[in-house]
Amino acid sequence: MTTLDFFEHLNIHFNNDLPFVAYRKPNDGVVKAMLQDDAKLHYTTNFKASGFVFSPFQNKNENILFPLENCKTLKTSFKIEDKTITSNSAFSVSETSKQKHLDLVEKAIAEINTNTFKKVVVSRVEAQDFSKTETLSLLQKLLNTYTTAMVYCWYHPKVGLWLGATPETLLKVEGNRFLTMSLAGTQPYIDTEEVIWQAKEKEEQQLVTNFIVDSLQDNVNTLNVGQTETIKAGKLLHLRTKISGLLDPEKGLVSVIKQLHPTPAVCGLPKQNAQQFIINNEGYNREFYTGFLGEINLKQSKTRNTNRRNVENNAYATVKSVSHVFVNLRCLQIKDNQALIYVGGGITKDSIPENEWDETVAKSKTVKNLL
Ligand SMILES: C=C(O[C@@H]1C=C(C(=O)O)C=C[C@H]1O)C(=O)O
Repeated sequence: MTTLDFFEHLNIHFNNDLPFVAYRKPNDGVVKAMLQDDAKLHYTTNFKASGFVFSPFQNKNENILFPLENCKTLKTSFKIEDKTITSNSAFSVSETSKQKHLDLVEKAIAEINTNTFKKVVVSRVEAQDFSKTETLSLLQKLLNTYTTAMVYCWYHPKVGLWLGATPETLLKVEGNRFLTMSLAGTQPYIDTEEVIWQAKEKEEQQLVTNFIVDSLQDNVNTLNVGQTETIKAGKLLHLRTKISGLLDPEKGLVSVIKQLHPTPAVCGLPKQNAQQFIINNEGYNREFYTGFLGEINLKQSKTRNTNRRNVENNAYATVKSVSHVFVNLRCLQIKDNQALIYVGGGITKDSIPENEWDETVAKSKTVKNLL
């Protein structure tokens, strides 16, 4: 299907007020869409169905599913047109929202000093005028700009309209193999990825790695921890460690997702205390920000030998079940003619409130630059 036809179909579906998701996975040339044929709300609790899941930060049982069997699927190879980020103007930030965030960070540090938790991720939401009619054009801008991210636009008339370009995989599963990552620590990208990380960022990211290893150890068959590396996400750099291994087929996808989500990359450590602090103090509902989204249990067939004459080998074609879910970051919600932009950062005992504010400002530019 041509890209023009793809967006034409999407536009008609959107104008008919029906649920859909359009997305491109990191470094993929193909944009896909699932168009649900009616406005019903489907959920999954056991993650056994095939489709696209969209889950909130809280409320573990409200995982919205676009079931594959109720969807028309579309695909197009997307040609990137213009990768330059057009940084439009200096953004005005309200002094009150800055003070509110500084206070929140101070409070989080005070709580860390009483040992309620070691790390907490605090966030805020910023609003900017935005017309819903610009949605698909914003999706195209995100696709053009963030080729290494999971870029998506998700809509359900009963739930809302969200877009984003997230750098963070929560869990990828192919057959029995899984991959997850510890992603934390942030600094601006200024022409080079060869940077020095401070102890605060290293420690903050190590906490995430340790949490992932501890929570998966008894739930998977093998576990490998990769090297920690610097990765670029838009105009930001993060520390990332890949963690991979083999799932326990008895336990499957659901137990691993339940163990991981929400990781200390977006919530804190220990999880319950940090989550309670967030709910009591952030002063707004995160909804799907820092939740997760992506394909679950899609069938992928792979032939070992693509040589057509080798009929015998082709008999060994295998069908694998593939899932890839991402943490919902660098995202926005479109509601009442406004874009609500969600941003946060990890707080530890060594955090400096002013720097934490700057970090959220830098993160907000990922989507704000395109509005
Ligand atoms: C919470 C966000 O990002 C997370 C927090 C990070 C940090 O604290 O350094 C880095 C990457 C993400 O895991 C966000 O982008 O809103």
